[in-house]
Amino acid sequence: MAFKHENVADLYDIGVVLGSGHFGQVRQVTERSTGAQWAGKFIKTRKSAGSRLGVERSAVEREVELLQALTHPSIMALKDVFECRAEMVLIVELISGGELFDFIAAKDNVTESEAIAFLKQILEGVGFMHSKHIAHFDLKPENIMLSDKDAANPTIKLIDFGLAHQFKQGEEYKSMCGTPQYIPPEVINYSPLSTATDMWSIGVITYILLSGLSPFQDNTDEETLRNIIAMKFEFPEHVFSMTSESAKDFIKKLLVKDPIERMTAEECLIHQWIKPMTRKQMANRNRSSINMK
Ligand SMILES: Nc1cc2c(nn1)-c1ccccc1CC2
Repeated sequence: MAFKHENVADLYDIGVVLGSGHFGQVRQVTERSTGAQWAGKFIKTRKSAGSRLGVERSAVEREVELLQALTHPSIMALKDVFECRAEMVLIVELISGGELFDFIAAKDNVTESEAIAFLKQILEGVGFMHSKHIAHFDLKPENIMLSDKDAANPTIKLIDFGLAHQFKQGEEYKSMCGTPQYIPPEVINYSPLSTATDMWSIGVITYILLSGLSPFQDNTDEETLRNIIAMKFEFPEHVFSMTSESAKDFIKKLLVKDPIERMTAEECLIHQWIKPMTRKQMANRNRSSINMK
């Protein structure tokens, strides 16, 4: 997609701020010609290579290139891209339900069936991304948004592909980016990364969804990283006593040190905790529980 050099304010009315991050701001925008509502991600690019402010232009180009390759209901859609002096604007689909992070915070934690409904969508989006050899590399509740938090079954959208990477055949890729409490041991050890890196993050996200606690987080980033390397996590009774064994089994099969041993997104979608039970299985399960009474 070519970066248009028109002034985005000539084509869109710029509205309220929806979110902000290291890159700049995201604002609600209205397309003048159609009245359609979008979100505009206003990114300040670096004036000079050495400057600490702003984002590398190449990083924005990579995010645009990857978003263009990813058309999926669980991934934020890209519509248009503008560039004007030291600012780039990504016009993306409007996601107004806020972050999954805030949704969990507001409810302390969610029920297993709510968590499964969210995770199925996340896993379908991540599975699609991984099928194109693209890893997100910054999966965390802040980068998972809800399209409409008041909907009965909120739709999730994966956002912020600023750290994402598309693997070439047989390529080795290393990076020290990410957010401490969600990164796997291989990132800390500076070992080659893969799509399995995202699966560890999904294990951490699942743990947080079900408990409101973060499995490895400690008082400082150093201690958090030490806990990850030591694989030091448990399921405290006072929070996990009501959590099903299959939910804990799901998490344990993702928080695995060796990336190759970790479940893939496809394997997660058929794991007993996530896989929808057939009506017959449900009937059998209900029958057996009635017989037990
Ligand atoms: N890093 C971020 C952060 C955000 C967004 N994108 N990238 C976003 C995208 C569409 C609608 C609303 C937002 C706000 C948060």
